[in-house]
Amino acid sequence: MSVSCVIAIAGASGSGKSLFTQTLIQEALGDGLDVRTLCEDHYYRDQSHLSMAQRQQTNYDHPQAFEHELLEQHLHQLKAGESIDYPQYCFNTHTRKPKTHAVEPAQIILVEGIMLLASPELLPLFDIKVFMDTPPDICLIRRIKRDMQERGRSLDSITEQYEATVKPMYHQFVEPSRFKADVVVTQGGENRIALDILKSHIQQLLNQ
Ligand SMILES: Nc1ncnc2c1ncn2[C@@H]1O[C@H](COP(=O)(O)OP(=O)(O)O)[C@@H](O)[C@H]1O
Ligand SMILES: Nc1ccn([C@@H]2O[C@H](COP(=O)(O)O)[C@@H](O)[C@H]2O)c(=O)n1
Repeated sequence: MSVSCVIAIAGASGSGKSLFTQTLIQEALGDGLDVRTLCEDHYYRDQSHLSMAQRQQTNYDHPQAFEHELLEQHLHQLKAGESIDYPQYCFNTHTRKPKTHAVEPAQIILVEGIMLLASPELLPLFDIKVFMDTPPDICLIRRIKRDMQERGRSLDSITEQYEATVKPMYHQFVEPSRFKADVVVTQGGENRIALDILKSHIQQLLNQ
């Protein structure tokens, strides 16, 4: 099956991209649609050649931290009806895992990530561009909880990284990219009206 619709869900770390994407997937699957998801995080460049101290000093909030050329190639492949070898990333070690996952083409591909709309080479590949507009203090609170529970981080390391890179890069790259979006979603991952508007537009694109 060839892809008919590629949707980008962008926004700050902790803005609710993953929750919004998961909700959209569940509802699209419930409607009988064929959906796959890609996470930009899995395209972080491998850091296995660096020491752990160097990995911890890396700026992960700059577009160059991602192998966007591989994501671009994968989106072209999926659009052409070819399957891809989807990389897998480990936040605890800051490295790519040795194994990839096969991802088959589908009617709908949802891609979520912080820099998707800040990367001009990716923009033409998206049929719908969404930006999650969540206040920075809420994003930070969510990130602290998630990074301590799921990404093996200490409170000190989270706050240091936030001051050093996450906050300045958000203002330099992420926040200005909201103006590239077709749809700006406030109130986070559970915005019912935004979900319904997107589902309706996806149906229109698939029926064209
Ligand atoms: N509307 C919400 N209300 C409460 N918690 C939320 C909401 N949206 C997301 N979260 C939680 O905040 C954390 C970060 O959300 P997530 O969707 O992973 O953000 P992102 O993918 O943008 O980094 C997760 O633990 C998630 O469950
Ligand atoms: N090794 C890494 C790689 C990335 N990060 C942080 O992840 C954030 C993006 O992921 P979200 O799921 O939160 O959107 C980004 O802000 C990076 O700072 C990291 O801490 N370590």
